[in-house]
Amino acid sequence: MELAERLLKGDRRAVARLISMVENREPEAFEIIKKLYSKTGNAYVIGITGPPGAGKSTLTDKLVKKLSSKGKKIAIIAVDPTSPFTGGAILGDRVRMSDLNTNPNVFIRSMGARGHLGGVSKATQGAIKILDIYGADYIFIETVGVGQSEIDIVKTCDTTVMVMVPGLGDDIQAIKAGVMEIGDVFAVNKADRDGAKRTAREIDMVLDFNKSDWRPPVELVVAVENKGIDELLEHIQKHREYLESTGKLIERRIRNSKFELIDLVQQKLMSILFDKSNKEELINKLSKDIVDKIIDPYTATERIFNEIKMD
Ligand SMILES: Nc1nc2c(ncn2[C@@H]2O[C@H](COP(=O)(O)OP(=O)(O)OP(=O)(O)O)[C@@H](O)[C@H]2O)c(=O)[nH]1
Repeated sequence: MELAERLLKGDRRAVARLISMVENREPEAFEIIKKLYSKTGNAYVIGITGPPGAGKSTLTDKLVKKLSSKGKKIAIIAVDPTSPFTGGAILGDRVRMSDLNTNPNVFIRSMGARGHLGGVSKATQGAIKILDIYGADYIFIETVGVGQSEIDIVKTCDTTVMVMVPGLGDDIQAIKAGVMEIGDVFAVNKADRDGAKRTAREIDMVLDFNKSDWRPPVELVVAVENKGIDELLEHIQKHREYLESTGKLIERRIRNSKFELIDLVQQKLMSILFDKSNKEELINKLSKDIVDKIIDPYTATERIFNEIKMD
């Protein structure tokens, strides 16, 4: 049976295969996505983000267990922008040990930073489409670390959950505004530890500056004890209802599509420059000419663009 057909039938091995093909930028995968694109749009994409060790995996595990017990079909993509590995390598024992792994309603996949130039987020966007066509009701994107690549990945999500931990409080003021702004729902995990309430209060104080009509809720959670999970799911559901009832979900998805489109065009331009017609030689020559003052960088840029236009 063809891959496309297998994907439509919900064959998980076809899903895994297609995601690998997207990571390797194999054209056949994109042909399949193009053909089946009209079947996307049903999955709700939830980003789980926060500093390393905050308990994102544990929390995702609990949230997913709850949702899958309600009969939902779920996919988890764990993205590690710092890892060159993919296909299960980075999650290692953590995922292998999770009993979600044997749950037929849950598909788990890890993705590393294969490729270059922000390859992570683009492969993730492809993977999301495949999982959407596959029929996932929810797709969880779990990212590691706080940085640009994490913010990029959040651009693929409908609702983003920021996971914090007690003790971080002192640093919250120092956390860049941009990072606080990406959270739609905040979880203070490890609330079994001292200082959780204080951390929650400090997050609240920062959020008071938020001018949007959605005020992100801050929930105390103890993921290892399954505490606060129902409440967190409720907040996510409320955020979804808010987005849907105000038309902001469409707005957000348009914004995300715009980021994706610009990324793809950029990628295409880069491939024109470096892959296909080998403009690298020209670039190397012009770089030397710039230093030798034979040409200035602005004219050199125009020269490169003119060459591309002629191709
Ligand atoms: N005390 C306490 N420990 C927790 C809680 N939730 C998770 N942990 C522990 O924190 C550690 C890190 O949890 P993970 O779920 O791996 O954290 P993570 O954010 O996914 O980690 P990275 O993927 O490395 O960023 C583990 O040892 C968990 O058992 C909690 O609610 N309370």
